Amino acid sequence: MHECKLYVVSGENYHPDRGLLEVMEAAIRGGADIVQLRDKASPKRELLRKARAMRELTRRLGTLFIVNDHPDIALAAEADGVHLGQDDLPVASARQMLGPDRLIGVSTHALPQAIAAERAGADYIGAGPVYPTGTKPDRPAATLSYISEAARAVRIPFFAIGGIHPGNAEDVLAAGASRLCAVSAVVGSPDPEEACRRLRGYIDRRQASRPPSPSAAARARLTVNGRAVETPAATLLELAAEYRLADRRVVAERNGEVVPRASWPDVPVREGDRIEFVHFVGGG
Ligand SMILES: Cc1ncc(COP(=O)(O)OP(=O)(O)O)c(N)n1
Ligand SMILES: Cc1nc(C(=O)O)sc1CCOP(=O)(O)O
Ligand SMILES: [Mg+2]
Repeated sequence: MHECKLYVVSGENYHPDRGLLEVMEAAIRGGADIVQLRDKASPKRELLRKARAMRELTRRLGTLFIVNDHPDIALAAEADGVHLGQDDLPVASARQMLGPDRLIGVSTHALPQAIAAERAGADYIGAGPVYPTGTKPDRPAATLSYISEAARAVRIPFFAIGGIHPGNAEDVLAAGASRLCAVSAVVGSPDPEEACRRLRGYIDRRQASRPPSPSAAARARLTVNGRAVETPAATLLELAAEYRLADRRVVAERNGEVVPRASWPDVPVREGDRIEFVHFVGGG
């Protein structure tokens, strides 16, 4: 998740003559590294069919896949997670349904909502709408000021969203965003792959020109439960806290050896480590 920089959300009304998978595949080939199925019109069975097709596509292309609004569809389609708005299910309920490993994203329109989402255990947030947008016409713009506030105060990844296109992406990045999310500018473009390539280019150039922060320099690359991750955690306890497992009934293994819980604060996590968090199943 931390590595994801360009998030593309589907919107089939923007491409009536082309299929969902064709457009999303083009977006991924152009550089989208996380995609979302957002479909307000289809009945649930149809939604599940689309979600399964997008799961297959994203598995093949190695991209994260999120379902908008519906944790049950996310589970049934084996998606990587769900995205929830302020009027959707609360994070805690979705977490109960999805378990600790799936991603939960939350829409936020002002800083207090971002802080609340972070505290509730969201894995990432959407921050916007940065600009007024026809994709969500009733929602007033949160403006670039919110992006600057989020950049200062939010620790989990945040994606700027709302009215973003190649013509204003640099302004959004200059305001402090390092991740962008778009619907119409990509899926409504005659060339979604090129639209993503341009957005991705701005993101990557901005990232290359930023001095590496001390915390970024200190991040270690590990494998956690089989997934390659980057983490600022220095100890096993900090890593467990990052995964919200510090207070859970789990066993931790580091490079194949069980680490007693009492030692977690003292055991360092280092570049290349393989960490497994194993959940207890059942009572006892
Ligand atoms: C990445 C991302 N950010 C925001 C939203 C909007 O979610 P929500 O406010 O629930 O509105 P709907 O998309 O459900 O209409 C999103 N979907 N994705
Ligand atoms: C779905 C959505 N959520 C938003 C939010 O701010 O929560 S803005 C938005 C629409 C984004 O579409 P486009 O890239 O076409 O402007
Ligand atoms: Mg929603």
